[in-house]
Amino acid sequence: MRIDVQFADRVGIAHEILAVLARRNMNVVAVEVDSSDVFIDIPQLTPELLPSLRQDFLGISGVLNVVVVDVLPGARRRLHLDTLMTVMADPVMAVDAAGRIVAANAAAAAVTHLRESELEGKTLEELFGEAPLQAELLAGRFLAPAREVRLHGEPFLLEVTPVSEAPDSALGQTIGGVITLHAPRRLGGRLHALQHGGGGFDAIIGDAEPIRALKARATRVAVVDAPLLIVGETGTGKELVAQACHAASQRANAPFLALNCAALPESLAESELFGYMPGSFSGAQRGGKPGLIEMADGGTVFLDEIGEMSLNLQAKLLRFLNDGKFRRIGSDREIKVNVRIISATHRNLRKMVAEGAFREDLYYRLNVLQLEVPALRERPDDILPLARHFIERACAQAQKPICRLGPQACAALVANHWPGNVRQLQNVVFRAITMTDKRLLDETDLDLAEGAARTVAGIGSATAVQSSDDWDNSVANFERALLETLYPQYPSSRKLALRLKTSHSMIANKLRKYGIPKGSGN
Ligand SMILES: Nc1ncnc2c1ncn2[C@@H]1O[C@H](COP(=O)(O)OP(=O)(O)OP(=O)(O)O)[C@@H](O)[C@H]1O
Repeated sequence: MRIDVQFADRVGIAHEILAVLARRNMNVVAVEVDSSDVFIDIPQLTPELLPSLRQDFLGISGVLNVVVVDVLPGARRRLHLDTLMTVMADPVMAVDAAGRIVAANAAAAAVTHLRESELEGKTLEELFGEAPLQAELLAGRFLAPAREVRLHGEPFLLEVTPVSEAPDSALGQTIGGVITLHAPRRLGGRLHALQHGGGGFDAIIGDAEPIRALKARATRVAVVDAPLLIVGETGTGKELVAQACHAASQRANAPFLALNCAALPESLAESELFGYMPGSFSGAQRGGKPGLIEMADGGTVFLDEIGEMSLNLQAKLLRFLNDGKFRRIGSDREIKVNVRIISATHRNLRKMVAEGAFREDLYYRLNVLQLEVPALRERPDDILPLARHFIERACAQAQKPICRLGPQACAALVANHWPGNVRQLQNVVFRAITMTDKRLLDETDLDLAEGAARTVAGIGSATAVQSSDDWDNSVANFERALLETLYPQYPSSRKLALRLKTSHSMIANKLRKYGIPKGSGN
């Protein structure tokens, strides 16, 4: 039986409590003492013996109560910790100050091919076959950056957390460390889940015909396990389509990892993609690092803005696409993985091939399947549903009641040209929600002028004023250039009037005056 003898703190009281048991020749298998309790595990104690023992304890000055407990608190904590360790999917090991394993979970036993009891007492050097790792961790008192290690040929990211005598104090002595091993595959999967949530075709808002046709084609293309190239203007949702294709493929349970080829200089893009070995370049992590292609094994790597990839990296990617093999930077060893490449670009790759800026052989390798994402202006019916979707999200984020779009605002959104596509629409909405507390948004709340300012600046330089021009000629030149520039994007006098925030009849007169033909608006 296990009991809790509760007392008011007094010097020597715990000793007196235990002396009662000694006098009764009762064997004690565990004792835990804190400032107001002595918890005792007494196997011989039965319910019949308890009342007389309780009397003896209550006879000690300061003892307040004796209650039966199911388990001692320390043992309860150990049970919880053991269960926690067992259910953790990542291998975890606790080591002492000399780097010897003192505890390990079942996942650690599985990846080391040893029993938990066999792991205890082993050094990190014996486990990973790496003398520098052990020395480095001990020298740094278990404060070290994550690094890569291998167990039976499998790569893991090793993270270490120091265990201190006094965890809350900087002065506490380090008495060991906790080592966690992350399998790149699991790490990639979790990162993906964190960054992207679900990401199926339902996440692509839009019901206009061009987007319906895209979804229908994408659903078919998604399940064909071949490279896919997604083309379309910037901000049209190419990455969203790539995620949806991954989610609808047989690779859905493996990682989807993305690299923006335009965001990184060549050397960094290469190390992100292919990984590197220890010491392969200055600034590299000491233990080396697996690249996205390795981490995504079984899944998909999304190469955004592929048109910006350097010719050197294009050659390496082509080699990988040929046989699924690659080498990390600084390594002779070939690694084979099974990864689907989905790439995307807003550039005309055919033209780049003709100009020698993109490898033709790579173009054909990437472009086995192709999807084209329509520009937002090609599906004006989707503008308002998308705007309302972004309004809901922005209001929820800003913890505001949902706003509505007034008729003027709706008209302005539909008439806008959207060179930045859905991303621009999203930005316009977020900016409006942030800047106003109104419940009904009108046109002036939407900052649609940014694009206009750029266009007008362009027109200004294009119609550079001749020194001989008088006022009227200069104004007329400007008006003609402005209308000629905007008319193709707003192909009716009504749309153009909305865009320039003026009257329909004035625009119709000016178009007539400058002889700008109706056809030039299409
Ligand atoms: N149809 C859509 N439904 C909902 N959100 C969308 C849609 N299309 C795009 N978005 C959102 O617009 C933003 C831009 O989309 P995304 O990054 O996929 O575009 P992209 O074509 O890959 O752009 P870039 O070429 O600049 O990389 C994202 O926040 C995305 O969630």
